[in-house]
Amino acid sequence: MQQPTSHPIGTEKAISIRNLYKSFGELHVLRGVDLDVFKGENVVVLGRSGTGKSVLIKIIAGLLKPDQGTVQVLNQEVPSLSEKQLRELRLKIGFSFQNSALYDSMTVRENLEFPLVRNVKNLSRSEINRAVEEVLDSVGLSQTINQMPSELSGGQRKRIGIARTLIMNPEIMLYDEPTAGLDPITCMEINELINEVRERYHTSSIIITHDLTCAKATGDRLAMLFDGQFIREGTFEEVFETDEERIKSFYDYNFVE
Ligand SMILES: Nc1ncnc2c1ncn2[C@@H]1O[C@H](COP(=O)(O)OP(=O)(O)OP(=O)(O)O)[C@@H](O)[C@H]1O
Repeated sequence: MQQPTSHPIGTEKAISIRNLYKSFGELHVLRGVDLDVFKGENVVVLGRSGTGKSVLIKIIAGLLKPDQGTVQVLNQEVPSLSEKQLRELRLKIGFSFQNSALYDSMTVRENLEFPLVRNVKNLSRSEINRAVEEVLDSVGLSQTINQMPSELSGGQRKRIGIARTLIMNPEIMLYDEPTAGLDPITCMEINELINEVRERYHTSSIIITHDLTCAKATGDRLAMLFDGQFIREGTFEEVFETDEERIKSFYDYNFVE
C-alpha cells in the first residue's frame, strides 16, 4: 500500500484550533477541540457518523460560526473576519466536498475555467487555457477536456472536482470523504492523487474519512474525534495500537483490506 511520501513538513502552522465549542440547541457537537495542521502536512480526521467532522471543517472555512474558541487559518482568526476577508481567505482553500458537484451543462474545460474567470480578473485566453491544461495534467485527465460530466466515471468526476479547486492554487485542501462511494481501485487512485496534490501544490490538508485505507495511505497524522473531542492523535500505528475499546471497535468496523 502507498504510504504518504517523505515530504518536508514545516514547523509553521497552516491551521491552529484551540478550545473550540459548537452546539446546535441542546446538541453539543464540538466540546473543546484542539487541532494543529502544519504547513505541508496531511491530517486525517476520523470519527463515527455525526461526531462533528463536517461541522469542524465548515468552521475552518468560515461557513459556520463557533460558539467559543480560536480558529486560526493562515494566521487569520476566521470567526472575526468580515465577509470580504472570508471570501479572500476561501480563495486560498480548496474544498473537495461530497456534494461539490460539477456543472452538468458545462464541459470539463468550462467547469475548470469557471472559478478562475470569476475570481481572477484580466487573464488572457492563453493564460486560462494553460491553467486548465496544467490542472488536468495534475489529475491525469487531459483527454477529458471537451467531455461533459455525464460522460465521466465517478472517480473521474471526483478528480475533475479536485482539479477545479487546484486551479486557484490553494494553500489548504479540505477533503470531506474523498473516497466515499468509489470502488477499491478508484479509492487507491484518489489516495495517490491526494498525496500527489500535496507534492505538486505544497498544500496543507485535512482529510475527513471513514475509510481507514485512505487514512493510512494519506495521513501523516490521524486525529480521532469522539464525543466532541479528539481522544487520540498520531500516526496510523500510534492511533490504532491500543486496547482502548472505542478505538478498537472503530477499527474493526471500518478497516477493510
Ligand atoms: N446547521 C446545522 N444545524 C443543526 N444541526 C446540525 C447542523 N450541522 C450539523 N448538525 C448536526 O451536528 C452533528 C454533526 O454533524 P456532522 O455533519 O459534522 O457529522 P459528521 O461527523 O461529519 O458525520 P458523517 O460522517 O455522517 O458525515 C449531527 O448530529 C448533525 O445533525
